[in-house]
Amino acid sequence: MIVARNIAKTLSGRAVLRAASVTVKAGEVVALVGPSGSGKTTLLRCLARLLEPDAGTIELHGLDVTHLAGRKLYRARRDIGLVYQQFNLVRRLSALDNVLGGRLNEIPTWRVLTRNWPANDVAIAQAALARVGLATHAAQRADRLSGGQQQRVAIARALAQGSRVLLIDEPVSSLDPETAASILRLIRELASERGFAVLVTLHRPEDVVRVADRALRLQDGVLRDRLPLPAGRGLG
Ligand SMILES: Nc1ncnc2c1ncn2[C@@H]1O[C@H](COP(=O)(O)OP(=O)(O)OP(=O)(O)O)[C@@H](O)[C@H]1O
Repeated sequence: MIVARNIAKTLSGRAVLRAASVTVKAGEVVALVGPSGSGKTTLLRCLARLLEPDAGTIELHGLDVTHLAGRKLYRARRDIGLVYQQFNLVRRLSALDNVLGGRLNEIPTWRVLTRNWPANDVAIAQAALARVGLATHAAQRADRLSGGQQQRVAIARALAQGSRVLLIDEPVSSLDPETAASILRLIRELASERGFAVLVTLHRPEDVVRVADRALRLQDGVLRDRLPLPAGRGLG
């Protein structure tokens, strides 16, 4: 579970976040919506502690991580899987090697440099690929995968990392509607079956309805509840 209170962040003199507060519980999918440039990515980067908030607090599973540094920060970050726009894969590496990237913190440097991966980590990465439906694509280069498959690899990397909080930035904006629906279904299933807390930025209202338990709108640097989602939202 992740709890952020009154996060503030000014970038280039502009107060992008003023007092953004959000709680995402285990098993819950919260959609983050808002106009382009409203600060959605900035908020995700602050929550992942990749960007230092100017004010506010961030709690991860009850631990205040706002001011952690060094080894403690490094450990806390492992619990947060940040899935970026454009998937952030290493294009010339295989799907499996990209997923193993999520295990880098666990693997000695010499093994990484020689790509002599420990069998246990390979098994974890293969299981993650299988879970996202890509068991037969492990050896394929990332840049030869479709957009939807690349998105699945990026999610598998977060699974292999062992993260229990997933921050997912625009997972479907560049995908066709059918592929987008299948990615959203995967995200929903992972939250329900593994108890991940998921905060996901989305643009299309139909995507929000399909995947989210609730939605928050970021505007003028603060988050507001959006209207309740229609009852009986489908996952199809
Ligand atoms: N590193 C940076 N330095 C200065 N300004 C930045 C930086 N990163 C983002 N910004 C600005 O902060 C604002 C919020 O950007 P952000 O990417 O968080 O918005 P967003 O809601 O994710 O937008 P989109 O929906 O278009 O992806 C924008 O005005 C952007 O230009």
